[in-house]
Amino acid sequence: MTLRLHDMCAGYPARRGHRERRVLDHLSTTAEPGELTVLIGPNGSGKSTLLRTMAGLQPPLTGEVLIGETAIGSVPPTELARRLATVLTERELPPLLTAREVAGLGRHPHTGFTGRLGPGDHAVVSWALGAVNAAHLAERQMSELSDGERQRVLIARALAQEPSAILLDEPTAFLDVTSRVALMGLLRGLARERGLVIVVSTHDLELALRVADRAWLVGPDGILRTGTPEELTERGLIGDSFDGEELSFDRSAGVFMLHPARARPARLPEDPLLTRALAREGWHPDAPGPALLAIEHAGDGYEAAFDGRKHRFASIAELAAWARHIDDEPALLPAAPTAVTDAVADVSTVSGYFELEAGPPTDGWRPFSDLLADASALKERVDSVAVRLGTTETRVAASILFQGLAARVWSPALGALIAHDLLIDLTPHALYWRSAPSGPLPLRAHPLNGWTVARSGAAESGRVVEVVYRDVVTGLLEPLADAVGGIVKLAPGLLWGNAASSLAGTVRALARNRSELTGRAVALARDLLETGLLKDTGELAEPAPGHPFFVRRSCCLYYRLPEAGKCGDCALIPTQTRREQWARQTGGTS
Ligand SMILES: Nc1ncnc2c1ncn2[C@@H]1O[C@H](COP(=O)(O)OP(=O)(O)OP(=O)(O)O)[C@@H](O)[C@H]1O
Repeated sequence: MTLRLHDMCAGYPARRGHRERRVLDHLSTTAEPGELTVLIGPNGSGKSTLLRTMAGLQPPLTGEVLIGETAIGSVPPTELARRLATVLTERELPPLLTAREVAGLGRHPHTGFTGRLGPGDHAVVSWALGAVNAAHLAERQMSELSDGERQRVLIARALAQEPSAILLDEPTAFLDVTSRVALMGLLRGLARERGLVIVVSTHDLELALRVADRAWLVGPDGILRTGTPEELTERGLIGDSFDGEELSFDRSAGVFMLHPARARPARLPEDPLLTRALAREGWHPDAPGPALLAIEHAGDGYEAAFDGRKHRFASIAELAAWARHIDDEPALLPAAPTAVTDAVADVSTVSGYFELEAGPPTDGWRPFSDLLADASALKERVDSVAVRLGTTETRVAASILFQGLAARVWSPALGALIAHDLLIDLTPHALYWRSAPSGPLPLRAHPLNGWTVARSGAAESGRVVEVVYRDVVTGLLEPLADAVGGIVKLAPGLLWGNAASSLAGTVRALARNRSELTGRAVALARDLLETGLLKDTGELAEPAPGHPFFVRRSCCLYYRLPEAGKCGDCALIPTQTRREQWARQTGGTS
């Protein structure tokens, strides 16, 4: 048996001095048996008016409420009470009645003229009290019961009527969270197990949307919209009805959040608790603009990427406390994954040295950290360079290997930065290499993350230089220099001269292949050559615009290779010869 509204208007007829008040008009919908239907809507939208009309306590202004196929208005009161029970917002009950006596009131439609309960009625009352887990309260007076217990007894009274439909107006209003959840669960169970029509109004929106089979939503426009909670949520109707100045309904989390328009944008994993905690601190995934903060699950905790740094937190509480105080205008933003892949793919086309693959380390790929920690792996690389270059001198091969590896990490790092304002995250554990018979060492990054430089033209800023230096020199080349030092003794000046030479080589490759980037490349390289271990390694000269050259202070030992001559950056090339070389290469005069 259904409870159906047929083009119905709920409201108040004209009275003396008052015009007719049509609260909800043109209502046509059905509450089905076996389903819990929740009635939700802002204050004053007409929920109580609708429930009273559906209960036959006030007539519809127009249209009909049908129980089964019969209009409610044409069902005699006693008969109606056998079909439909109500639990309205009555807090005044005879205080001296016991719970059993109150539940017994529900039998009145079934008792005869005397109103006396027979054994069958007592059995139904006991069953009803049991169904709402209130059997143990049967002999207690109503005045002694908690709000939650009293609501259960009132529902027992409704059940004792043995109706097909129960209408409840805000039964959870005075209950604590646990009792509210328990009561809604109870109502859903009763609807399903006993095939009842149950319509319940509530202000507990989040809970209602979680437990209801169907929701009836009265909007501020006075229109009733119905559907599953998910349908209403997806169509944005919940937000339309309830969003306010401060709070708005978050569709994915199913909860109210501080307004995203006022929040700062963050990239978050699927994690409703985390999302909610960060919303409280003013971070929201739907806030407008590029994400300033990115968070990922990491083991049992969380990793937060903010302004070029990664931070680890063991709990949401620690993360939220930190997120409350961080800067509003970071120089570096966690890049969108596609931005990183696109930048790396583009830069990989400059030359083999700029290539960086994305993807997990499948067979044959080894972490870069192996070169730092596993002396035999590094020695093997040195030996293979020695064989390839035809030298028996380990220190020469080690020097050239170091320079080659430095060029391999500088090139994609600086290329992406200069061409796309994007700093790739390069760490020894997320960078992989694979041996190859010839050509630049194949490199792969996984996961491939990075940072976008927030303010345009800031690529050369101190902050950017600091982060590239930290990642490439401190993170990769310094430990590599230490590891090389464990195999063969080489002067630090030589190794850092090599690092600087390969940095300059990257700039020259960019100048050749992407001439429009030369200015930025030179400026960035000059800043880097003023930093830490790269200081005093040499000078980046630009004898003709767009033609950078490096003059290093130390020797890389290249000249010791059979028939090699001096390297182009060599400090030992006499000034005049160098000028002539440069002139030939720039097409100018010395
Ligand atoms: N007896 C009445 N006569 C005229 N108008 C009334 C009467 N009772 C309520 N109203 C009006 O009808 C509208 C709907 O009220 P109703 O109590 O049905 O809303 P509600 O959604 O249940 O509100 P709340 O969430 O605050 O309980 C309100 O504008 C209210 O002022």
